[in-house]
Amino acid sequence: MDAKLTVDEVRLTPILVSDPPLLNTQGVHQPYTPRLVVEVVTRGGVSGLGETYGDGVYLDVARPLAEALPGRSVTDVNALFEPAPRPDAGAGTGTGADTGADTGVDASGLRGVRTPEKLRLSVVSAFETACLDALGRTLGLPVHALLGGKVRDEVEYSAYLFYKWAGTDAWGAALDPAGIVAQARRFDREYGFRSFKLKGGVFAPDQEIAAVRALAREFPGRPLRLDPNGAWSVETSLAVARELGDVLEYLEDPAIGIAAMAEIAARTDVPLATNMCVTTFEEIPEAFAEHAVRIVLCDHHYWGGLHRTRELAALCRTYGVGLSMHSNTHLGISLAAMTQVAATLPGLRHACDTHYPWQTEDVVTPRPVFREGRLGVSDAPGLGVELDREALAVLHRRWLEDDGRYRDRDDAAAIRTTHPNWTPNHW
Ligand SMILES: O=C([O-])C(=O)C[C@H](O)[C@@H](O)C(=O)[O-]
Ligand SMILES: [Mg+2]
Repeated sequence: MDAKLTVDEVRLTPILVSDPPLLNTQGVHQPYTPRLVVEVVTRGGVSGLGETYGDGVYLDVARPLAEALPGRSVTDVNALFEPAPRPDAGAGTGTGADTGADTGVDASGLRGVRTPEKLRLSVVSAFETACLDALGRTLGLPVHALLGGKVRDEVEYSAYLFYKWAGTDAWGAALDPAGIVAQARRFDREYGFRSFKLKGGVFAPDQEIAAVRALAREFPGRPLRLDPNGAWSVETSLAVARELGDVLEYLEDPAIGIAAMAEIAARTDVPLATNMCVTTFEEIPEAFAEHAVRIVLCDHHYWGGLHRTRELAALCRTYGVGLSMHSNTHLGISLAAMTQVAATLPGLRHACDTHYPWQTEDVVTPRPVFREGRLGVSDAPGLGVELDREALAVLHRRWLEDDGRYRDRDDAAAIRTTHPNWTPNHW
């Protein structure tokens, strides 16, 4: 093994990133959201970057893995799965919109099943990305070359529209069709996104149908998606599909679980997409056999990294299921990782999701720039992003100074600070 490629040190930096008050079926985004930045430093003095969810349960898995890595090679990404500790059966099912179930909040949260294995993979993914970045920088090759090479020079992303409170950000409130259309216009103007996804499950379906109709009038012929994160029954989902069938590119997770999704799929022609009922390899056989979804929205974090994203892509290709990408609050390191792997996937026919425009803070410099809704695929060594250590230190200091309130994402708790009796709606 080339000594230069041996891991010398792993640095974990938990951070809190400011986030606007975006509404979803689980509540509202907290003012700060936790992320974890992973740096793998080789004996050759090269540093590779990775990023993942930063709630406490993820940190608990990351710390022992960081200790186990020195002495291994950054080329051994398959072996990364071995030293990553398996969390207890209870881990990952604590409180919070993303890490677990709050009482009264549907246990499937926003990201589907919460198994200890999925939690572990979400952590491993950041280490894998960091190793690939370090390897690419050492060899002078972009990450996409390490994954077999790019098949496109740009990756298309979709505008991610949210109902939102006014907050202190530059976007203002969006609580009705006019507000959503105004938001979409700005995404169109400033980023050039072609397709629009509305995060639903916030208001009654009629109001969300009206918002999608308003988008269709404003942007005729443009791909539109609606994602209520499983807030609807089968019958409600079918009613929405009937109302919007002529304008939707796809309906995303209208109801919870493979059985409900399969029933909806059997009774409508509107394509169904998911980042909730197919989020692990274990769920694939049943979902694909039942024809529950036509598009899987992959999230390289919870699928276990960039190589596994390509494994998922191969399975989707085999079964004639489309593939695109899910996004959660993330920074430029994850965006670069998404873009690098997306560049290698031949069958990517739907614009990928990204939250990135909602994030005004980042730890990479310069900020990636979308042109006509697309990001150019970097051919620079590794991920092609540079760490802004000053920005990282500021966001880490915020995490250190936090009294624990924001270290675990909990959208239900956040909404209850102003609406104490809030409970999630199901239609
Ligand atoms: O279903 C989805 O696309 C998501 O869950 C993406 C994000 O989690 C989003 O809904 C959020 O953060 O509110
Ligand atoms: Mg979704």
